[in-house]
Amino acid sequence: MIIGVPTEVKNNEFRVALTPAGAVDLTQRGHTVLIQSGAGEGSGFSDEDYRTAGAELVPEVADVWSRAELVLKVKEPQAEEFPRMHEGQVLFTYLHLAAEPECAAALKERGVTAIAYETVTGPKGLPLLAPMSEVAGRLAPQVGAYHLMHSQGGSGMLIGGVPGARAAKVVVVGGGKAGEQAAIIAMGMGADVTVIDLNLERLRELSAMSARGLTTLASNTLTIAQEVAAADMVIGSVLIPGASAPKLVTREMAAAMRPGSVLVDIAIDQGGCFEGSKPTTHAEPTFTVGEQIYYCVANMPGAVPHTATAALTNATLPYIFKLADKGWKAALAADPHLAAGLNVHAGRLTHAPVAEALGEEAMPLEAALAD
Ligand SMILES: NC(=O)C1=CN([C@@H]2O[C@H](COP(=O)(O)OP(=O)(O)OC[C@H]3O[C@@H](n4cnc5c(N)ncnc54)[C@H](O)[C@@H]3O)[C@@H](O)[C@H]2O)C=CC1
Ligand SMILES: CC(=O)C(=O)O
Ligand SMILES: [Mg+2]
Repeated sequence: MIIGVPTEVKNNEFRVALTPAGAVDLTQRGHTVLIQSGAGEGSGFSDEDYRTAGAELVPEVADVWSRAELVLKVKEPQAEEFPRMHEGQVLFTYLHLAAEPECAAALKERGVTAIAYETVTGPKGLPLLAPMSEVAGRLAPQVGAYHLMHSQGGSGMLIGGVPGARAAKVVVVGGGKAGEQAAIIAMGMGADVTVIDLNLERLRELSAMSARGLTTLASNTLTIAQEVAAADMVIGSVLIPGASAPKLVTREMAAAMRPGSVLVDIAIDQGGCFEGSKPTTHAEPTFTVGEQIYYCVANMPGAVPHTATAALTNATLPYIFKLADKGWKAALAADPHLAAGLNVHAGRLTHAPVAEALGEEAMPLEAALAD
């Protein structure tokens, strides 16, 4: 199969969808790997690294897209990429279509078969979302602490406090992969941390894992309002896979926080779980609503590509082998977890929660596989 890897074009996105190590394995399996010249540079991989790995370096982005049967990306196609997609092409990438209606429309219109990393399932959790949730979760207290500084317009709280002056209170709403990692780092920085989740079993796991120092609370509107009002930093990391994120932190709740408090909405790629959230970029990551600072970057791991590219491709490569070796239909028919990744085929949405979020009816998987 001809597999193409274009350079990412989203604002400040320096990850790449395949490492030279992955290119070695794919070429050894008999596949042709096209890498756009320079695609790996932001992650520390030179063109020479890919050439040595057996890949073909392609100077023109148009050639990568026109020749590839399977396109590997990191982020959802951007508007400038829409016309490059062609009928019958298979795309494997993060899509987050519930929050990207224009991208969904383009994928349908161009007749692309699109498989989303974030809806591929596993025996435990979401195996292709988890590594980036770990990265974004670990980054969240770091960026939040930065924006709490007075020089950044923040309240001037040092996250860990000092002896005799209190530490910041950090509230994490949604204690899954991202939330767990955010809590661990925030505790490590000396904050007073609370995690709120609907799933009591999950709260038991977090409580056992942290031994002491972490407060866990069951999610309900009153608890969220009380905790947010007392917080210096709120980190939003809830997820209902495929669906738009529920707006758990209202404007009114956030307005009760001290001026200069920070809200980091990791769940922004699913539309955000704070009422005031709107997607931002690394170039301009924050905005204010009233007196509070919102950080809503939809590709947080793009800021740490050395770590994030390795973590992402470690997870995606086994699935790339399946798609490339068997073809998408046979690969999905053989693996229901991979099949859960199918979001678009033949001009239709194929994932029920994504289709519901976009007000459409999903094409059943069986129909897509029989097409
Ligand atoms: N902005 C970015 O750059 C990135 C964003 N993400 C996003 O972060 C979000 C979280 O991802 P994961 O941690 O992997 O998901 P996850 O599925 O591991 O965790 C989500 C948690 O939310 C909880 N939850 C659901 N409804 C809730 C409610 N009403 N109240 C409290 N908790 C509730 C669930 O019980 C679960 O524990 C996703 O939207 C994901 O796409 C992930 C990576 C990068
Ligand atoms: C999960 C995702 O969308 C990202 O890592 O950018
Ligand atoms: Mg996006």
